[in-house]
Amino acid sequence: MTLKFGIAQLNPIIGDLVGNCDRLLSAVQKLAAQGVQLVLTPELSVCGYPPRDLLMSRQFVRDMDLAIADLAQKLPHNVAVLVGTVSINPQASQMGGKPLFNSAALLQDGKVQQIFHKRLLPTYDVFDEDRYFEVGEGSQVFTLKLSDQASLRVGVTICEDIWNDEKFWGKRNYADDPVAELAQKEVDLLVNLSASPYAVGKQKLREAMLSHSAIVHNLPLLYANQVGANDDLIFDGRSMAFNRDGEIVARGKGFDEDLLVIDFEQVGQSPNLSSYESDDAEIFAALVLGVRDYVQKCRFRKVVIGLSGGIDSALVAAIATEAIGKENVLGVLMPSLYSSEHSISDAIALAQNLGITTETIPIQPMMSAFDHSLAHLFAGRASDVTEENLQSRIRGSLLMAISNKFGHLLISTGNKSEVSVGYCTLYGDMNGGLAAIADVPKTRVFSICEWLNRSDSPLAIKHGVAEVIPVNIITKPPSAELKPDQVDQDSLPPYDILDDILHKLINQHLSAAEIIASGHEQATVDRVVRLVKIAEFKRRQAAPGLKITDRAFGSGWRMPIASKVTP
Ligand SMILES: Nc1ncnc2c1ncn2[C@@H]1O[C@H](COP(=O)(O)OP(=O)(O)OC[C@H]2O[C@@H]([n+]3cccc(C(=O)O)c3)[C@H](O)[C@@H]2O)[C@@H](O)[C@H]1O
Ligand SMILES: Nc1ncnc2c1ncn2[C@@H]1O[C@H](COP(=O)(O)OP(=O)(O)OP(=O)(O)O)[C@@H](O)[C@H]1O
Ligand SMILES: NC(=O)CC[C@H](N)C(=O)O
Repeated sequence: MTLKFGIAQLNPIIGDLVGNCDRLLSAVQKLAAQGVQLVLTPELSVCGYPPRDLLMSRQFVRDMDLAIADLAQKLPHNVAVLVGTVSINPQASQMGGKPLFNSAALLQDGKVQQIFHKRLLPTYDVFDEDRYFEVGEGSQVFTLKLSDQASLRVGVTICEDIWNDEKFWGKRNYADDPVAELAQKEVDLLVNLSASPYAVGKQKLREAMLSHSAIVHNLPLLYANQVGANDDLIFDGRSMAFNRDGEIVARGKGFDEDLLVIDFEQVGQSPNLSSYESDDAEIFAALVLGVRDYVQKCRFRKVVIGLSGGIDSALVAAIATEAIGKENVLGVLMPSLYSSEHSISDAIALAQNLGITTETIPIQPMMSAFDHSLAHLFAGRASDVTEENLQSRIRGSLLMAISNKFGHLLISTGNKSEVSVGYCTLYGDMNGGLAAIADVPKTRVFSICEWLNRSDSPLAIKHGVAEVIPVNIITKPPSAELKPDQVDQDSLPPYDILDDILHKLINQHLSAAEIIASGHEQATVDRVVRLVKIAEFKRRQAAPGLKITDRAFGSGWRMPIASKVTP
């Protein structure tokens, strides 16, 4: 008898219990029709991950119970399904204990048969599970009856439960090892319901780590990961199945929903390749999903972007076009006295390549009106960053006016390098509802655009142009064009140096002294560290930014604003 397992890699909408359960039902029906006997879904698949403080509402928790009871009744009776949900901790009281468990419910024969609790609760970076959940205990095993003679013992783990492998961290992250304990209970199969957010390079780590678990415990392993973006977090899917030798026998799509049917007996299966040709290609796919889901889940249809003829807004326009279609992207050109000829022609050429609509609104009349109104107050004072910022704020106001009038979402274009050092204007170019490339360093902005221009990139093929991003946009020196002959490099270190310092400071948590010891000039490092520190107030007011690295500004970055840290 062949035994088939299914993984429903779905894109939930946070809090949409009815809609999510409908999608789970339809996925299970399709998998059951292919002879699958056990279906695995991602962590918290009923409410979507992360539900954050929605979990503080008792009604929400009661509604989840009702939703899974209803789902259990509607599911085909010949299949067992593990869904991710929460359950109440009966021991919790005002004296202590968290009110909920992060759980998996086994649905079979019309009802909830068994509940399993997550034991390792991630509380670092973007994760805050200790805020809501109690550490789980109790049996993590169930028996799946296959026939009158045969059954299978299945060990259930939830996401972080499987991220405690000494080989990968150099030490154990937690004293408990739910996977090792399950292996000792003589299970036949390990399953993991997961909601693991994307970061560049993370999939390689997941594959190596899960493969190692399968080998060490000599057990096949099924891993179901959530897909889809929720606010700043992008979930890449790429669910997997490993045999007991640690070989991948099935792999779900990256950045898209997928239904996987896994048959461990069937030899010679060639799993989907969900790896990308390069980090640039992978990050682009992640950002496309991030923008699409934010737009759609917030019920927008169209977006508006300020098109400067520079590389940041060019990349954001390309991402948005791929995400929601050229007919839904409006580019607005707002030239000033300081705008170069090429900034306008480059912006127009980009829009033509992408096929998006543009509008042009010169801002000189508004700059003059501001100058005139402020002339008396500012008399005797030299023109400075105040006037530079006014240009940015005029553009920001116009873009928000368009957003208000037509209901378009304004996407802001700041990259990680400038957001890090505060090279952006509050209430100006920082305006917007979503910061699409806020976690993308400038050097990566360049490499993604160079990749987009390759003849085999998806955009080059789709738009039928040799270079989607006009080459002048890539080769000209970056400039804010807020005063005559201004270039970014007047104010900032060269981007390759800046980005290396920022990576060491932000992603690797190195001190200024350690960064200097790695070969950077002391004056430059001290300046960058200081700029990052004093720009905290801006980031706190910024739009949510899509996370693509292991440390992004946003929910995983919790720095004080009013503080003193040397240098
Ligand atoms: N701790 C704190 N908490 C709250 N508010 C604080 C604050 N520290 C300063 N502030 C306030 O913030 C103001 C300064 O911030 P802000 O007005 O944004 O302006 P600011 O940071 O002084 O200047 C913006 C810089 O970004 C550059 N820029 C602008 C636009 C685009 C680009 C680009 O290439 O992408 C670059 C521009 O050339 C300039 O160097 C101060 O006047 C003060 O009121
Ligand atoms: N002339 C302009 N027309 C339309 N939008 C503009 C113009 N200048 C700036 N913007 C908007 O403000 C953002 C910040 O622009 P700026 O040119 O100052 O910095 P940048 O970081 O070099 O960005 P870019 O590479 O897109 O030019 C731009 O990405 C764009 O959205
Ligand atoms: N939801 C979770 O438990 C996720 C934690 C895990 N370490 C991950 O990033 O994949």
